Amino acid sequence: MMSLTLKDLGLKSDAVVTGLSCDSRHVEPGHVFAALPGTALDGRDFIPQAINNGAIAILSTRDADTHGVPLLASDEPRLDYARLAKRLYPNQPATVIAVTGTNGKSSTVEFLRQIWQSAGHAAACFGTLGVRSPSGLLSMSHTTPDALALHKTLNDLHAQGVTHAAMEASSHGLDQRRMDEVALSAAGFTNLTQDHYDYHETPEAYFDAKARLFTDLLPGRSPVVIMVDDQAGRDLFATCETAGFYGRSIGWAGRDIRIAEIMPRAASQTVTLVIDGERAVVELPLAAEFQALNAVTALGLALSTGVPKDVALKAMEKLYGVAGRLEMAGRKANGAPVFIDFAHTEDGLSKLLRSVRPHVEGKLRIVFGCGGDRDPDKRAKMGAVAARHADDVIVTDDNPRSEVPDMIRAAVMQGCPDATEIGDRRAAIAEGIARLDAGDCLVVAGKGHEQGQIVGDTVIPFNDVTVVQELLA
Ligand SMILES: CC(=O)N[C@H]1[C@@H](OP(=O)(O)OP(=O)(O)OC[C@H]2O[C@@H](n3ccc(=O)[nH]c3=O)[C@H](O)[C@@H]2O)O[C@H](CO)[C@@H](O)[C@@H]1O[C@H](C)C(=O)N[C@@H](C)C(=O)N[C@H](CCC(=O)O)C(=O)O
Ligand SMILES: Nc1ncnc2c1ncn2[C@@H]1O[C@H](COP(=O)(O)OP(=O)(O)OP(=O)(O)O)[C@@H](O)[C@H]1O
Ligand SMILES: N[C@H](CCC[C@H](N)C(=O)O)C(=O)O
Ligand SMILES: [Mg+2]
Repeated sequence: MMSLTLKDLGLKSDAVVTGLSCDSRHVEPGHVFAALPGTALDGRDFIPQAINNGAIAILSTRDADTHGVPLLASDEPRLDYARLAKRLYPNQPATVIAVTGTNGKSSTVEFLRQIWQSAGHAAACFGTLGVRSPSGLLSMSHTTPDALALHKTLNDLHAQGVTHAAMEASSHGLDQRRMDEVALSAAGFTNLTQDHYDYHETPEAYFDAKARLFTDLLPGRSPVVIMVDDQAGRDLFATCETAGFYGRSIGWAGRDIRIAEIMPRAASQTVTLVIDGERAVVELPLAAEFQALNAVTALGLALSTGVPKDVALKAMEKLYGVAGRLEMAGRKANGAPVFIDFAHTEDGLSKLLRSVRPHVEGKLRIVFGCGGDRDPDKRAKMGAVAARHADDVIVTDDNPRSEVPDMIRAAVMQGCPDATEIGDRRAAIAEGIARLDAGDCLVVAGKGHEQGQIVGDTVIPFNDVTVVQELLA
């Protein structure tokens, strides 16, 4: 951490700043406490507690009552919190890119990390699964960490010698200005479908939060890579071209990287691309069209950050997927496979089931649920998509958090009234496996890599892959 005094921050004191926190419970002697108005609570109410814990200055709105402790007055406390985090942890890898979109961010940043690595760069990626760098995997609490954790992470990666980092930009993170002070070299967009309407309230506000990455955070004339197969992507691409970014339009409808054909194989696919007018055929060692889309987004970002085309294409033929994304957990004695996936939106579930369907001779079965304290409007829609694309649906629990699980399941069941309802997730998976005949396939969706079931404030250890393997043993 850089050493700073309050004088460096414009206050009349030589006191040394020992750290920064936006949570009074984490304040230690010598910290600056950022008292931020939040979505549920107001950080300004915790100023006395922060002072008790040793805060020597408060960063907050001009009207905050700081009980005599020096105030760093701000019109935009979240932005100034990010700025102070950056001052304390000023270094970052030379190339940092961000990927946003409803689905596919985690897979895209991981694929890009692998391509960079094949090109000889010291590369890292971070997001929902944690931070993956040459020194291993570290877990993280958010998809886009809060500004302090973010700048600490970037500073650590720089100290490790990482030169290239790819990060996930969530709509919450963008809206809460968590990444406003990151110096970005490029940005990518995967797709936009329904999620998080509980937080953003309207589809337009959700789009605007995602678009901030391009319109507010990315320096002018930077490269952008945008999947233009949906309307949001086309709108964003037009905005970026008008703003003078160096845009690559990609996807089935892409101009710069066009997907000409995808031929699914048993556990891989042959992807024919037209890159700047030239054909290229890639044997992608991953199943599911959505993974091909994510790999193509990673390809666009690799080219935009200087990886030669032949090196990037060769690297695509060795890509391996993120844990919990169409991961084969095992097979029943009769040969029927069980896959784990992280689909937690209507579009994700639809793409998942449609990708798996051609590989199933018998019945396609699914076990899934919806998270509590998350967009309630997606529940029945996910139920309906499951009923439409699967032959057999079991509705179960997925992180009920503060909600009553029966109510969440009831909302899902409105979309799939013929489904079986089994709240206990292990029992639901066991029933799904029991129903598997030879030629069938079971998909357990929604939790992917997650290691726990969040009930109230408690995290009960639970991992779909482990549970499936225990039940199959
Ligand atoms: C809705 C949301 O995003 N909330 C995040 C936000 O909290 P907030 O500002 O709403 O906090 P609040 O509870 O209203 O409290 C206001 C302030 O008082 C402070 N406080 C509170 C209590 C106390 O005793 N003392 C204290 O100082 C809090 O630290 C906060 O600064 O800022 C906090 C600090 O950075 C985050 O931890 C918190 O994430 C919550 C836990 C969360 O669940 N977030 C999820 C929805 C999220 O961010 N998800 C995205 C996307 C997921 C995806 O689709 O991939 C992500 O990037 O992970
Ligand atoms: N390009 C895509 N289009 C639609 N669905 C996708 C796509 N990529 C992945 N999915 C589906 O969404 C699930 C989550 O994928 P991934 O974890 O990469 O998304 P994410 O954007 O990182 O999600 P989160 O918002 O939770 O961080 C996958 O398991 C799959 O079912
Ligand atoms: N990052 C997403 C993942 C949701 C996964 C699902 N298991 C749930 O809890 O809803 C979110 O926090 O909305
Ligand atoms: Mg993610």
